[in-house]
Amino acid sequence: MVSAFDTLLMQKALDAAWAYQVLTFPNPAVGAVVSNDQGDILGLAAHQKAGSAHAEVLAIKAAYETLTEDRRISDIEDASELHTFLKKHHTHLFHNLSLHVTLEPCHHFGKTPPCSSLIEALHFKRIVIGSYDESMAQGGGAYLQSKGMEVHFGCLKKACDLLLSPFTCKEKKEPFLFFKLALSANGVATGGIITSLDSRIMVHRLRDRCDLLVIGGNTVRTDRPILDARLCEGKAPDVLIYSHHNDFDCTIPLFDTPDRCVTVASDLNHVNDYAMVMVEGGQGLLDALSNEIKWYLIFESPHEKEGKTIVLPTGLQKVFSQRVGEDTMSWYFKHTS
Ligand SMILES: NC(=O)C1=CN([C@@H]2O[C@H](COP(=O)(O)OP(=O)(O)OC[C@H]3O[C@@H](n4cnc5c(N)ncnc54)[C@H](OP(=O)(O)O)[C@@H]3O)[C@@H](O)[C@H]2O)C=CC1
Ligand SMILES: Nc1c(N[C@@H]2O[C@H](COP(=O)(O)O)[C@@H](O)[C@H]2O)[nH]c(=O)[nH]c1=O
Repeated sequence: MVSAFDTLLMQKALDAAWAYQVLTFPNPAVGAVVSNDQGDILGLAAHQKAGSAHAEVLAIKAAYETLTEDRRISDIEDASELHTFLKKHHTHLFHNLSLHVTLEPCHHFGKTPPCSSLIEALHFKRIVIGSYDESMAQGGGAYLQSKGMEVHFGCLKKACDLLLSPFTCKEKKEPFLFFKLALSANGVATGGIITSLDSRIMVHRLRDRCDLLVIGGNTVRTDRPILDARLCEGKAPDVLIYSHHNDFDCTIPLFDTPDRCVTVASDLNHVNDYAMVMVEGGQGLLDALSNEIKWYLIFESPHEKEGKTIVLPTGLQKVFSQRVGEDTMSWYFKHTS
């Protein structure tokens, strides 16, 4: 049985994971919570970057720090070392605890060891899972059940499946497209810098994880952008300029960025050659692509600006919001009837 309290804990795991949406790509964004029977949260964490420790391992690490005075674990970041340390030093601390995780624990050796094997060794009392893993790492839930552990699937499944969308697209070999928009407090998207440096660093971290950036022709002519990830010293994505024209001024900085391919096209076919695609544009691009794009990431400044108020697509449902410096960053999903 999944209780109301399980959904509350799963929501905490979801919120932790959303903060790293896209940043974990090509891995999924995942969140996890370790709690006791009294409902105290002992560890809460999210997967942060492909190749680094999974959410379960970080939540277990945090719980170990809460429950013991052993600080040797605090300096360990490497996933394999964390698995080894916890398997050796858990001293049955986790037998009466629950683990809530938005995605079924992995059951294979990838860049890190299988979470299923760590969870089995620690022998949690209950494991509550949101989404099934349908990738090559699947099977962790069934494996833990086969070892006699209490496992529940499908807690807040719809919300966990939405969180998993980029990964699901990757598994289906479809691109994940999202429209990023920076807005002033009164909804203006034009006229130079709108959001804070913190937000722009976040946008650059996202660009670093994207392999393609789509930009409208008018923005290229107006802004003469670079569209790289210099604020986080990341890699610049390839660029698709969506335009009716093919006569762009080649001195515009985006053409001069090393290791990047720039394409100009009046259709989006090129997008299908990529996995993670961010679209940056103003009202024209928003309107032109509103039938193609389901995901919107909006950075909103607390300051007003002069200009025309943007008209957003209809049917946007906010799924997550957090502060980034003085701004608010929100993910929206567009429901189609
Ligand atoms: N706040 C933010 O996050 C952002 C703000 N901006 C701002 O937005 C403003 C520009 O917005 P906007 O005028 O909407 O321009 P955009 O470049 O964002 O989008 C419109 C352009 O897209 C191209 N386009 C639209 N429909 C089609 C189609 N069916 N086929 C091919 N190409 C198409 C056209 O390019 P063409 O004319 O070349 O044919 C058109 O000019 C600028 O001030 C810029 O600074 C831009 C990006 C992000
Ligand atoms: N002004 C604005 C954004 N604008 C976007 O950034 C582009 C410029 O990128 P670059 O040339 O690399 O600095 C610009 O053309 C538009 O797509 N983005 C934001 O997060 N916040 C902002 O305030």
